[in-house]
Amino acid sequence: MSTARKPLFAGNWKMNLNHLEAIALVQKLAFTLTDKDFDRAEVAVLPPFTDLRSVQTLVDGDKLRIVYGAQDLSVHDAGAYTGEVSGSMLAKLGCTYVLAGHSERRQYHGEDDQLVNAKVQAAYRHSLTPILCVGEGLPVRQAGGHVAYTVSQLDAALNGVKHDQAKSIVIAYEPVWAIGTGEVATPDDAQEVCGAVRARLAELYDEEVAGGVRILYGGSVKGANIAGIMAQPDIDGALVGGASLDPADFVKISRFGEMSG
Ligand SMILES: O=C(CO)COP(=O)(O)O
Repeated sequence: MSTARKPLFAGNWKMNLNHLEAIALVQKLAFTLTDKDFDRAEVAVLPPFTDLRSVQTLVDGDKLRIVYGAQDLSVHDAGAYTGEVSGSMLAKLGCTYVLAGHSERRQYHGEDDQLVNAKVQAAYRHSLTPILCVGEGLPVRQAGGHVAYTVSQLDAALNGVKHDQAKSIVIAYEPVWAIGTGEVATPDDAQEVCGAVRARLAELYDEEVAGGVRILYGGSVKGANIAGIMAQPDIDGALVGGASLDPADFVKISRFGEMSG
């Protein structure tokens, strides 16, 4: 972590929690997190689409400092696309962030690099900040191709993304073999790839972009292992799945593993 970049802890709830459960979880987070916590780090939740209006009402009504976003968006802006949700709808609901290219979308919904690139572009069209997810599966890691694979996903997703847009992107390095498995990458493993991602951003853009972009690690992050991850120079936070459904553990993660704020 560098002091120049504000850490971001984002909870990807995946397909969990209805809107009533969403309200309860956000209330618990808001009750525990203090202004000091929010001064030190940005805390975001990424609920299912059906929860977003409830989260918006709560955040606006109680002037909470928690921000929120969605887990996916359509590449289309409006029209006859049954089942899709557009970036403009998400922006209207006050979303700050939207995930693009999560490995579960790539794996179960056939999203390829070209589609992920189109989703990144769609996010920018509606002033949403993309959290671009990249990361290799186990066979690639075992063959030692993890850096090249992840960097190639990055290159593809950033195709046509301009300097001013790239400045605000968030990258999440999530090795697929570490997601939901309890198998967390070692801090050194995570740093190796996150460092390579930052170096690539410098090549694709410049030092301003590379030095300003936040790179998160994701994959079995918990309160008990976040401190070692945050000690790495090129890791600026975490994209958290399972542990983000446990308010006490997500608060601990947002405090870099410390119990109190
Ligand atoms: O996929 C993830 C976050 O997007 C990681 O999930 P887990 O934290 O449950 O491993």
